[in-house]
Amino acid sequence: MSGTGVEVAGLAKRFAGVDAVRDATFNAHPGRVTGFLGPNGAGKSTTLRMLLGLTRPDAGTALIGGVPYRDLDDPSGTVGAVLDIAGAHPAMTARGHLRAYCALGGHAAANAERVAEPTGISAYLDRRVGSFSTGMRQRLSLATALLGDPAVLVLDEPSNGLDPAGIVWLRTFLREYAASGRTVLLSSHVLTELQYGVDDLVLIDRGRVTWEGSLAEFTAHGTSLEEAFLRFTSDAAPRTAPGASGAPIEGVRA
Ligand SMILES: Nc1ncnc2c1ncn2[C@@H]1O[C@H](COP(=O)(O)OP(=O)(O)OP(=O)(O)O)[C@@H](O)[C@H]1O
Repeated sequence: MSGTGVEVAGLAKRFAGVDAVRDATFNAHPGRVTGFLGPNGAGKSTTLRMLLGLTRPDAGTALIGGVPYRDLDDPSGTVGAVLDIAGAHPAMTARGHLRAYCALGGHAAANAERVAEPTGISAYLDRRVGSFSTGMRQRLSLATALLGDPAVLVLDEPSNGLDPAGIVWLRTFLREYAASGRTVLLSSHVLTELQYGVDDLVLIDRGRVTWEGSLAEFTAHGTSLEEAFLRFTSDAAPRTAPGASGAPIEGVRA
């Protein structure tokens, strides 16, 4: 498939006594929204941080367009990421914040206004970030990630702080972004957030990827997303697909 995708293979990370990620293998494809779903503490953030070169893996590879993040020629033009929403200085205006990131990433200053429009913050560009609600900060974080018009978007729990209308807006935005041939990978521990918004699903539980495939396959044969999710994340769970032909991972224990 053409385009810039994400390939994670055999990825592992152990923190003092905790196997945060164990032999994680999955792909996120261009033109598709991939949901990275797992309970709290499953290893989602650690995996995304390794993908973005922020945490060093103990083993395995995490590639963007076939290369590790650190080897990308144009990092912010290749991948945009929202890992948390704490980044912007409260005394800065949104425009000032975005322009500073344009300068850092080597992008035209006018990109600040270009990304404000689709993220719904044009009317707030001259307000100080300190006065922003959590939802507005979330939108500003997404706008910052879009400055380089990246081929890949990586979002860690992007719906945090968004109201229901904001969640619907984000879902639509990400679908359109992927429809233009880009790769969207977003994590969540909230099932319902991903129920309507993703094409593909990667399940992670206690550091292990327990299922990978299309959402349609996952919920095939009348199985609800909730039922299938519980089957792949509970102790008593059998490790077979819920009547699906996706990619159940053999030998996985919850
Ligand atoms: N820097 C760290 N030092 C020690 N342990 C860590 C560190 N980062 C993560 N962990 C541990 O690794 C495991 C996975 O954490 P991670 O944040 O990746 O999970 P998550 O799936 O993103 O969880 P959540 O949905 O709660 O954000 C947890 O047990 C966590 O406590």
